[in-house]
Amino acid sequence: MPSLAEEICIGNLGSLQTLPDSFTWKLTAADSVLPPSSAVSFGAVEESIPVIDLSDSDVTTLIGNACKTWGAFQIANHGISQKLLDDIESLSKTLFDMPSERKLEAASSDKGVSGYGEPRISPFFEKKMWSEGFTIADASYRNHFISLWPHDHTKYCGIMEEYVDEMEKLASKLLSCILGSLGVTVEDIEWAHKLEKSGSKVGRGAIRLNHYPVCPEPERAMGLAAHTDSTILTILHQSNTGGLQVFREESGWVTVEPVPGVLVVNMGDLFHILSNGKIPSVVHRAKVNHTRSRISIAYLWGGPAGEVQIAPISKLIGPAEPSLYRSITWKEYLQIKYEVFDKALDAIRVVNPTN
Ligand SMILES: C=C1C[C@]23C[C@@]1(O)CC[C@H]2[C@@]12CCC[C@@](C)(C(=O)O1)[C@H]2[C@@H]3C(=O)O
Ligand SMILES: O=C(O)CCC(=O)C(=O)O
Ligand SMILES: [Fe+2]
Repeated sequence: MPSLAEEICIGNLGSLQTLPDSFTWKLTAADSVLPPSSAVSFGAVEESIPVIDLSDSDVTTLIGNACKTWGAFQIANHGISQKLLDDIESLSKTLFDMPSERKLEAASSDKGVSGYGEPRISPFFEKKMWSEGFTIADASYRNHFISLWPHDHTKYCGIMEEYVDEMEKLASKLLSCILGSLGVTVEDIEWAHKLEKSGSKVGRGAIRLNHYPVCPEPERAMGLAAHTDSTILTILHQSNTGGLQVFREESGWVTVEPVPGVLVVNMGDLFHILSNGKIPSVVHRAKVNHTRSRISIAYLWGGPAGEVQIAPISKLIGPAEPSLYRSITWKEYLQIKYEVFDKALDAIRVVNPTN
C-alpha cells in the first residue's frame, strides 16, 4: 500500500484540508539551508524594498543604492503593458487550474528544463514545498503547450514570446543602469558588448510560472524555500496576493507587498560575481496563504550561452580590491549550483585573492 506522502501530488495541493507531515517545515537548519540566521524565524518585519520609478532623473543612484542595500528593488514605469502582465497571469491561472493528470502530461523530463514540476532546488530540502510550477528554459515548452492547449496553443505561445521579448529588453536596460551605478558600462564587459553589437542575446532567459495554492497551515508550510537566483538578475511579476520575502542580515525577512503594475527585480549570483561582490545576490523565499492562492512569474536572466567566461569586471578590480571569483561559464555555474546549492559562490571563490 502506498504511503500517504506518495499519494500527495503537487497538482492538487489546494484541495488538502490538513498539512501532510512531508510538507510541515520545522524551521531547523536542515529546513532552511541558507542563510543560517534566516532559519530561526517565520515572521517578517515592517520594512520594504524601494519602489523606483524608471523615469526618475535620479534612477541610477536610486537603483545603485537599492542594489547595494538589498540586492533587490521594485520598478514602476517600466514600459511593460498592464495587458501583457494580465495575459501572462491569466495564462498561468488557466494552466494551474487544469486537472492534475493534464498538468503531469506536461511534466519536465529532467529538473530545471522546460515543463511542469517542482522547483529545481527541491532536492536540497528535507520537506516539500507548497507550490507547483512550469519552467520555460528552451523551445521545447511549445510541445507542452500543444498538449496542454490543443486548440489555443498558438495564442498562448504568442503571449509567452511577447513576454520573453519584452523582459529581455527590460533586463538589458536595467543592466546598463546597474552597471552605471558602479561607474562602468556594458562595454566594460567584453563578452556582453560583443554579443550586444552582433545582435545576439547577452543572457539566456528562462521563465518560471509559480503557483502557491491555498494552504491549511501556512505558518508551518513553505511555498518556495530560501534561495538566491543563479542569474544576472530576475524580474518578477506577482499577483495581488503577497508571499515574497527578501532577507537582509540587518532586517531579517522583509515582505514585498504586491503593488499593481510594479515589478520586483532580484539581483542574482552572476551579477554578484560580475560586481566582484559589491552587489549581493538576494536571498528570498515565498510564503503561502490560508485563504488566497498566489501566482508569480519570474523572468530569470541567466548568463550567455556556450563557452563565454564570466568573471569580475576588470575595472572593478584593483590592488585594494582583488578579484574574488574565478571565471566560469553559465553552464558550469548551474552545474556547481545544483551540486552544492548555497555553497556555489564559495566553491568558485579565490582562496587567497591577490593582485
Ligand atoms: C536557468 C535556470 C535558473 C533556475 C534553474 C534554471 O535552470 C531553470 C529554473 C530556474 C529556477 C526558477 C525557480 C527558482 C530557482 C532557484 C529554481 O529552483 O529553478 C531558479 C534556478 C536558479 O536561478 O538557479
Ligand atoms: O513567487 C515568488 O515570489 C518568488 C519566486 C522566485 O523566487 C523564483 O521563481 O525564483
Ligand atoms: Fe527566486
